[in-house]
Amino acid sequence: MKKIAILGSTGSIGTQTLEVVRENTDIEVLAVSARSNIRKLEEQVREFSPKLAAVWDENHACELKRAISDTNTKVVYGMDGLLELASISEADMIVTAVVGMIGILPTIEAVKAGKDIALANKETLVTAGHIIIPLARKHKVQILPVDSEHSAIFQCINGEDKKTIEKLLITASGGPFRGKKTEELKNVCVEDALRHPTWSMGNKITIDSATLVNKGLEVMEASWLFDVDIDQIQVVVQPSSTIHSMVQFQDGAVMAQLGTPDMKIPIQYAIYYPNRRYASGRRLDFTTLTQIDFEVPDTGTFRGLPLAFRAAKEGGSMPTVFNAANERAVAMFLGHRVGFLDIYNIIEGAMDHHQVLDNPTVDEILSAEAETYDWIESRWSI
Ligand SMILES: NC(=O)C1=CN([C@@H]2O[C@H](COP(=O)(O)OP(=O)(O)OC[C@H]3O[C@@H](n4cnc5c(N)ncnc54)[C@H](OP(=O)(O)O)[C@@H]3O)[C@@H](O)[C@H]2O)C=CC1
Ligand SMILES: CC(=O)[C@@H](O)[C@H](O)COP(=O)(O)O
Ligand SMILES: [Mn+2]
Repeated sequence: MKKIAILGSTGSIGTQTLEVVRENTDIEVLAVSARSNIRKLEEQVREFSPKLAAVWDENHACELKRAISDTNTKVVYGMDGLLELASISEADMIVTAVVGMIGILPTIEAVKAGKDIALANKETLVTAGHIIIPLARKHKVQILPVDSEHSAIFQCINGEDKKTIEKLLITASGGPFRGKKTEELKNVCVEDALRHPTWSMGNKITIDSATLVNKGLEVMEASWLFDVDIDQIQVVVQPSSTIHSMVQFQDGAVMAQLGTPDMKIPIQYAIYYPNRRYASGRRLDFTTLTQIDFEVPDTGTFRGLPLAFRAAKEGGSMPTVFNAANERAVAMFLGHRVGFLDIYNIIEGAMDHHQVLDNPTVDEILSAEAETYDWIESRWSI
């Protein structure tokens, strides 16, 4: 029996994780959590009977307690609640499917408690990879990638000597605005930016795909997960998201992982690694798939990618500032408070303003996040 707890069970990754659970009879869900979607959390409690349900604030906790008072599920809230979920006894694995830096402390707690991590929450590794990766080694826990590109790379290097990796080739769909120039992006609206060409995902990551910030975050995530230099990572636009990523080895051989754009594949792979299981779902059809195209990313227009490379190279606390500024800028864009191109200006402004701190502690990471939010509020309060 696999025993899992899910941080962010009501979101895109969380609900697809539960679909994987439904297709397999040997996974037990010990805990679920959400920020505010109490209706969905109640449904999940009734279907999966977890020991624990965590929400973010006290009012939502009261609402959930009332709704599930006839069940045996304990309700907790706040960061303490997420930490209780992360270290819940009996769980073998925590699926980190929350969005944003809120995942840092629970992920660290889970690692310290010896839980394997099925990692979707890339923001945690981008900002605190230098803490989490050595900690995972110390506690002998596995960080198993869920992000589709990283799962693809993980599958490509299975059984290979890591020292023979020459280059990681991370594929990008290019997002809904691929091919457009800056002038054409000035007035794009939220609805256009949310129309991802290949994947159905939560709003924040969907906007990140449109700006190519997602790819930048994924470059940093890959660098931590696979212990490769940033300069050994290349982004390749592959518009149909058929190739999920590739690895080039020292002898020139390139391994690629292909499949339909279905996150249940990497989620299930992470849960059962190193084994593969049957999964229902559409297969690639090579009688209709007639071509696979590649493009070079347009980094002049989609500045999220070069800004991410800059953050990664400056290192220390700069990836935190890049990420925090992006989280706030995306929230402002989704709230119609700033335009699409302002996302780049906000990130760049915050990075220019920041004095890099080497090897930041968790407290310093969280301070850098708070300072970035304050700086944005003082410059961009509209
Ligand atoms: N969606 C995808 O296909 C992919 C996602 N990822 C990564 O996975 C992560 C999750 O993405 P996605 O599923 O799209 O995001 P969603 O926005 O769909 O889901 C986020 C989840 O986190 C919960 N949550 C948010 N804030 C808090 C909080 N403060 N306390 C407790 N729970 C909270 C949400 O609850 P509520 O529903 O109540 O708001 C929800 O369950 C992100 O880091 C993303 O980059 C990576 C690859 C693919
Ligand atoms: C499904 C997944 O892993 C996403 O991170 C996806 O990669 C987003 O697509 P883009 O390639 O458009 O960023
Ligand atoms: Mn991805």
